[in-house]
Amino acid sequence: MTIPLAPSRTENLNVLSFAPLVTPNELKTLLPLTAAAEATVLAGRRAAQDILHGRDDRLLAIVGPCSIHDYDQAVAYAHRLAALRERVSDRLEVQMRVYVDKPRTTVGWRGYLMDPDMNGSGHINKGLELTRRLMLEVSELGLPVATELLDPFAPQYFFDLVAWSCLGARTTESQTHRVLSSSISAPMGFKNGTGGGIKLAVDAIVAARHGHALFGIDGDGRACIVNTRGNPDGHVILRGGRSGPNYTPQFVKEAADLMTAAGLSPAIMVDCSHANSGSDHTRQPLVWRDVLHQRRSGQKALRGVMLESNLNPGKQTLTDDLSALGPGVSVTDACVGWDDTEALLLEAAGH
Ligand SMILES: O=C[C@H](O)[C@H](O)COP(=O)(O)O
Ligand SMILES: C=C(OP(=O)(O)O)C(=O)O
Repeated sequence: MTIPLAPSRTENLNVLSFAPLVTPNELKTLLPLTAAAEATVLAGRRAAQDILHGRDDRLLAIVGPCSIHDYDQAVAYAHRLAALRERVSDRLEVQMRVYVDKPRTTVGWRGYLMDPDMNGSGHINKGLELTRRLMLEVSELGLPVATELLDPFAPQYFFDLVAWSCLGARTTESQTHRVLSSSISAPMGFKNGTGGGIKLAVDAIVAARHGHALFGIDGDGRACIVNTRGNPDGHVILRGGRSGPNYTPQFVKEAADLMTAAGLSPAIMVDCSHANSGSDHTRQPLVWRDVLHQRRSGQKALRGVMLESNLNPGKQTLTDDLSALGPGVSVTDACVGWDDTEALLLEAAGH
C-alpha cells in the first residue's frame, strides 16, 4: 500500500512513493518487553557503565556478526555466546553484536532492518518486527544486545532492548547522530572516523553529553520535538583509519590524552576488525591479544574490545541467488569463526 503523492513542481521530485510505517507502540504491543529481557538489558547497561567508569575492572567485550542476515543462524549464535558468556563472566562482560542497520561506503545491502529479504525490496516493517523479535529472544537468553545506532527513528522501536550502542565511523561526525546519541539510554561508543581522526570521536562524546532538541517521533509515530538529557556514558572506539591500524599503545595514549583534555575520564574500546585488521579476519586475534597485553602492562584506559565473529569464518558475496549462501558466514565484513571466538574469549578470561 502506498500513499499518493500530491502533485508538485518543487517537492518530492525524487520520491517514488510513501508507505505507512508501523508505529513503535503497535510494534511493542505485538512484541512487548518481557521481565526476563528487561532484567538482561538493565544488568547489561549497568555492567557496561561500571566498566566504562572504572568501577569494575573486567573487560567489556562486544562480540558477534558484522551483520545479522538470518534469524535462525543469529539465534544459534546467541545460544553459543550466552553459554560462553557465563564461562568467562568473572573477567569479561560479553554482549552480542546484533547489528541490523548497516552504514555503507557507497551502496550495498543495508541490513536486516532495512531489507530483511535481502533483495532490495526494503520491507522495513518486516525488518522492524524481526529485529525486535530477535533482540527479545537474545535478551531472554540473558545475553545483552549491542547495536549500532544509525536510523534516527530506530530508538523508539527497539532501543528498550539495547544494552550498549555506538555510532560508526561514517556517522560519528554527523550532528544528527550526535544529538540523537544524547537521547539514548544505553552507554554509547563513538568510533574514530574512516580517515583515522580520533578527535572527532571525542568531540562526539562531548556533544552527546549535552541535552539537545531534535526532530523525532513518539511512541504513536507522531512527529515531535525530542528534548534530551544527554548521555553520560560516551567512550571512544579505535577502529583504525585510512593510514592503518590504531590499536597500538601510542594511539591508545593519544585517545586517552584527547579525552582528558576535553575534561572526560578516558574510556577506550578497541575494535579488532575494520581498519585495525585491514578487514582480514585472520588478523583480528593479533589485535585482541595486543589489547590484552596493553591492559596487563597497565593501560587502564582500555576498557573494551570488539570482535566481529560468526558461526563460520570469513565472508561471502551476496548475489541474487540467496539459496547459494553458506550458513553462518558473514555477508558483510569477514568475521572470525566460532572456534577462534571461543578460544579468544577463554584466553582473555585466563582459562
Ligand atoms: O561493517 C561493515 C562495513 O565495514 C561497513 O558497513 C562499510 O561497508 P562497505 O564499505 O562494504 O560499504
Ligand atoms: C560498520 C562498522 O564499523 P565502522 O563504522 O568502524 O566501519 C561495524 O562495526 O559494523
